[in-house]
Amino acid sequence: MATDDPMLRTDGLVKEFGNFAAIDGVDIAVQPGEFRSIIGPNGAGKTTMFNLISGGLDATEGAVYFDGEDVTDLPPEERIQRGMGRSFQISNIFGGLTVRENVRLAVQSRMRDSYSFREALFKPTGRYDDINDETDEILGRIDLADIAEEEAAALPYGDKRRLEIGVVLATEPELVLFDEPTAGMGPEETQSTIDLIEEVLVEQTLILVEHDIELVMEISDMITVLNHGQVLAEGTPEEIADNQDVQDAYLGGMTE
Ligand SMILES: Nc1ncnc2c1ncn2[C@@H]1O[C@H](COP(=O)(O)OP(=O)(O)OP(=O)(O)O)[C@@H](O)[C@H]1O
Repeated sequence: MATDDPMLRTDGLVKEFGNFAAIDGVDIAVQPGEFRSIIGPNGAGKTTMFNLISGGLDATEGAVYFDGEDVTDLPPEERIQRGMGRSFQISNIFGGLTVRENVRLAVQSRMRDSYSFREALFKPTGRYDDINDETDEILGRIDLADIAEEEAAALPYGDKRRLEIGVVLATEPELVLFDEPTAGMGPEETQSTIDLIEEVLVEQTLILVEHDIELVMEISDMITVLNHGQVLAEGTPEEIADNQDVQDAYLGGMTE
């Protein structure tokens, strides 16, 4: 990638459903290493934007550039292969496998040129020192080494989220997309999930699509506020907090 390329850029992005533009000419540029949040009131277009970036939806107009390359027409799997990771609201975890097997499979999937999935799972573990070492390292980073032999399905909610982050990490993404990662969590679990994201994914560029404005104020480098499918405001948390348009549209919307 050229050094001055943003990690993720959208150019005149439009997504129409019938005659209705859910995303209506959005330009964003997220720099390498940045923690960007995309927020907005109900129906603003956040989920649509997430899906346009990840490839879950095709753009009606405009383009998505990842690492300086046009990925607008690439399916999600190819975007993942190029280094876009996604977490939450998609099931990355195999409940019937252990914690270790889940991480190992994800490490393996990245190295699939050297070994098949089947080999990774069923061949004697000692023969794959590189895969095992990396698996152990990730288990340590997500703090699940002690329960590595437990079945994923049996984990408490918070530990499942940790495992999901481990699975994403194993694919060595440059960019990780999160869609409301703390939805359904209480305050304590929300904080520990955010701490984990910040601690484990420190080198990655992060894009978080989120409803909770207080949460994004605390954790983001930059915030993009969407309203009616357009960028209403963009700036640091301080700039967004002071922005009258945002207060009118978003904070007003929250008290409905
Ligand atoms: N598949 C679809 N077909 C038709 N309209 C859609 C579709 N998906 C989204 N929309 C509409 O596009 C607009 C934006 O929806 P989107 O889900 O992206 O918003 P959001 O900001 O994520 O909202 P919320 O916070 O309520 O989840 C909404 O008016 C929604 O009804």
